[in-house]
Amino acid sequence: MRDTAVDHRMIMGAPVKARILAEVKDYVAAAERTAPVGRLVSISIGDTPEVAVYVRNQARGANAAGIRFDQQLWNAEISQEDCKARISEMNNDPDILGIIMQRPVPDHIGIRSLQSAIHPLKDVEGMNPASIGNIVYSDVALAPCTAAASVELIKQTGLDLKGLEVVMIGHSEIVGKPAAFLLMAEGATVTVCHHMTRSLAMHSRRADVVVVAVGKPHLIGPEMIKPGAVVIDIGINQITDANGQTRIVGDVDTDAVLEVAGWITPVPGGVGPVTVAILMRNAATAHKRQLAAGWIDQNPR
Ligand SMILES: NC(=O)C1=CN([C@@H]2O[C@H](COP(=O)(O)OP(=O)(O)OC[C@H]3O[C@@H](n4cnc5c(N)ncnc54)[C@H](OP(=O)(O)O)[C@@H]3O)[C@@H](O)[C@H]2O)C=CC1
Ligand SMILES: Nc1nc(=O)c2c([nH]1)NC[C@@H]1CN(c3ccc(C(=O)N[C@@H](CCC(=O)O)C(=O)O)cc3)C=[N+]21
Repeated sequence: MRDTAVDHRMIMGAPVKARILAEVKDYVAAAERTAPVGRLVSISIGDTPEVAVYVRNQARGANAAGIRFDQQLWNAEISQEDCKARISEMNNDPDILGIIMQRPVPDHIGIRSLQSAIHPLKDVEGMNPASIGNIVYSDVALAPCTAAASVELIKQTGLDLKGLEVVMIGHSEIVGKPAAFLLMAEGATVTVCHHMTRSLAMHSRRADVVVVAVGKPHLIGPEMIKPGAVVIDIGINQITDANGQTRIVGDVDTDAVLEVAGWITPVPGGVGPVTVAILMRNAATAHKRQLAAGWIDQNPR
């Protein structure tokens, strides 16, 4: 069995998460002296077990950062109009710092229009089209959390992203596409692959850094990785192993790729925890922007 605690090829999420949360905690403590920091509201529509796991982790992250966290579970039958009306009220509520719309939502709900209904200054997940648009202009302070977490973990290796060949596998709106833009903003040369890419291995083998967000266990094997490369595994897949036990694995065959790669992120314990920490950093950024916009009364004591 591999010992992740002492393997320097493993980029562990926990210390990165701890560093970011400590920075946010300091910011919140200092900010509270002059301007109130509102609460984060997490909205889950319908009860989905996978959602409950990361909402719990977000709640813990908020607690560690000193930010209040309000978990709301809306009925699965709620109408689109009611959702929009509630979000609109939240946009106007000065005690609400940021709004998190958890995915997935029931089929009758249009997630994009709800995402657009969240005011850009309260969009702590960076998912509003306006926030995504800012990334195109290299204004990356409020970026989607998972995409930002993968960049943070690459930086953790000490490598300079300028001029590196990065292959992004997966191009979803929530992860792959924004990650590609963040990587470009860092000066990397980015190739984006998806299900129609002819030879994934041909691309991935050239890369100094491979970032994977697909949702297929063991998609990436050792033959697809250049020796010494960085491998960032965003995938979260629940599998039943040979002993009949369910567990979480990423998109990378971690044990095999570890023998080739220079660095690799584990699943669990890699990108997931850092995603939560970035959400809190985004909350601090939102607070700064709301202050700058004159939304929050300054009350120096
Ligand atoms: N750790 C974290 O914080 C987070 C983890 N995740 C995890 O990351 C994974 C991806 O999530 P998400 O981006 O939302 O998923 P989506 O299903 O939205 O996107 C998957 C992407 O993978 C591409 N793809 C599918 N098959 C292949 C293939 N064989 N080769 C190359 N590309 C392929 C798809 O391309 P196409 O559209 O062309 O079919 C699509 O762009 C999931 O496992 C999810 O659970 C997601 C969010 C946060
Ligand atoms: N609007 C929205 N925002 C999200 O942030 C969002 C989403 N929708 N939909 C799905 C993905 C998935 N996601 C995770 C975040 C943290 C962990 C996490 O902390 N994982 C830990 C352990 C999890 C556990 O306790 O088992 C780890 O990987 O080590 C996992 C998954 C956020 N997502």
